[in-house]
Amino acid sequence: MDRSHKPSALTPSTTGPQPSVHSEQGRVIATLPTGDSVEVLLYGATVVSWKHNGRENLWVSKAAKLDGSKPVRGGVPVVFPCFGPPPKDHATSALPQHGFARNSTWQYLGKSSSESGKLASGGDDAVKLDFGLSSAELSEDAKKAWPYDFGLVYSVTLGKDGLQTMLNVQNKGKESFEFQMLLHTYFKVDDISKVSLTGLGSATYVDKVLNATTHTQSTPSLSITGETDRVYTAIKQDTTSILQDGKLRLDVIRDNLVDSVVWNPWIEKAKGMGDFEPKDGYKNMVCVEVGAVDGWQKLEAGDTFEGGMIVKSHL
Ligand SMILES: O=P(O)(O)OC[C@H]1O[C@@H](O)[C@H](O)[C@@H](O)[C@@H]1O
Repeated sequence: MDRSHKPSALTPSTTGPQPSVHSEQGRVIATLPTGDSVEVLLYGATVVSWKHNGRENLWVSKAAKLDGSKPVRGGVPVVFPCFGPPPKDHATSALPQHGFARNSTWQYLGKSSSESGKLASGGDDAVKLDFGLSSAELSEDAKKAWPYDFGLVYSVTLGKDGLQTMLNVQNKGKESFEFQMLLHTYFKVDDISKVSLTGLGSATYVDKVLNATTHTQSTPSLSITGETDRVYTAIKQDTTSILQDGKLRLDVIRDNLVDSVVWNPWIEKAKGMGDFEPKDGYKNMVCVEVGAVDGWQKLEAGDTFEGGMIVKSHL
């Protein structure tokens, strides 16, 4: 792939300890002096752990395949260039559900001090890990199914009170292409019966559980009481919050994205998924997935799109 993306080295600090980064067995782990950490698999550039104040914020199935044989059931799988099963009449039609990014092996491009002013803790207190995937690195099957020249850079920034994940999509070819993208985040919760989501009031959604019918959420908060699979589009608020027992746990802030999927498989769907364990794990997770999935993003030759999320922990 194009190696022109060279993150700068970590800015040496004149005060205090620095974040540490090491890679082992197909994963990169960054730890802040506070003990907070993030762990990213090269497989899918899947963030599989984000610990803040000693607490894990991401849910990963005990039966998740981490060996590259199947997309990871948990963490933050990257969905690109199509969301869900691709439509038959679209250039993505030969791709698998949710595209190829989550089951391709990415390259680790390096670490840098955070340039993001969006995490309260930038500079020496934050560390950014960059991962890259380009058309040249795809499997022959994926290349054939989606023959466009593209470059993805996925930046995972760990800060003192948050995690930022941004996907940068570049069209390196001579013709335009269309894509969708989504960060399919499985958040870990203590007890789904005590969880509510705010920030989706008055938003319109397609309910995939109810035959893909369109609705408008009438209440300011959403509780998860059964199988949930909603695609919210053009959300006016930029933040969806996850509350546990009425207390704010996490803010999920969309950056240059206006859609979000809320998903929980509940009892029967969880039973039907071989890689979902324990079977009652649906009680401890909720997917809040930020993305651009309403129609298609068209990217002209040479153009770049960037979108992602900032998650702030309130514990
Ligand atoms: O089993 P997969 O391919 O990881 O998908 C899980 C879920 O992902 C969600 O984003 C979709 O809205 C659901 O319809 C889907 O079931």
